[in-house]
Amino acid sequence: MPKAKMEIEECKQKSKTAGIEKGPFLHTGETPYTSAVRFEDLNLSPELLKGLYVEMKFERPSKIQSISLPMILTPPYKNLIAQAHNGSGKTNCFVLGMLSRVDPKLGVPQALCICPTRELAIQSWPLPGQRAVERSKEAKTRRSPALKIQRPTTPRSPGAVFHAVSCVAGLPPRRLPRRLMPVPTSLISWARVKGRPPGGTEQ
Ligand SMILES: Nc1ncnc2c1ncn2[C@@H]1O[C@H](COP(=O)(O)OP(=O)(O)OP(=O)(O)O)[C@@H](O)[C@H]1O
Repeated sequence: MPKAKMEIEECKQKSKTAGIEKGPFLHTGETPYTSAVRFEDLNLSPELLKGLYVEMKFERPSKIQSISLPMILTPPYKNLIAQAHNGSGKTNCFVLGMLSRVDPKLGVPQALCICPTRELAIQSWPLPGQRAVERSKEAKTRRSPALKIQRPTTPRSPGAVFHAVSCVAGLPPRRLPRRLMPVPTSLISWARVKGRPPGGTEQ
């Protein structure tokens, strides 16, 4: 039996013994950057799978992705703090979580990505940006609303965050979903549906 399969079997066995069918034991692999799990095992939409394999050219999830994505993508949804090595794919975890919960049919902001530094906001931007372009292309052919990811911006106060989001949504702040609470931060970027893809031109 190939090593990866043996590892999965071993983990499943451990999970059963621990009374956990899915979860912490699903991640195996030799380094923090690899795992024996496939993206197909993580309950992702076909659209996101295509983005991962075709656009991003990822072959399989990293360990932190294989551990956190089942928790992020499976209801009941809970808050999650995840910690892993530098460059082990944490950004992809929350971006996939965000995009998998966005409904392109709703013309309102549905996800906020709050970064503690300007550098991190800029670094986090290309990943959802590529997905947005991808979804915009598909939306055009299907005549459905496109996903728009707003470029990182810099509101100076919690009130300014609320104001900025309400401008994008075209809604007064009191009508914004409760989940969009203002948070003191120096940088924020958000995803919204409807409109043009990043760069301002239709693809
Ligand atoms: N499953 C994967 N397979 C291959 N490459 C991946 C995978 N996930 C992420 N990457 C790539 O690995 C690099 C580091 O990923 P990412 O920035 O998400 O890591 P991070 O843990 O958030 O980093 P940091 O600790 O610096 O914040 C990026 O170039 C990303 O595209």
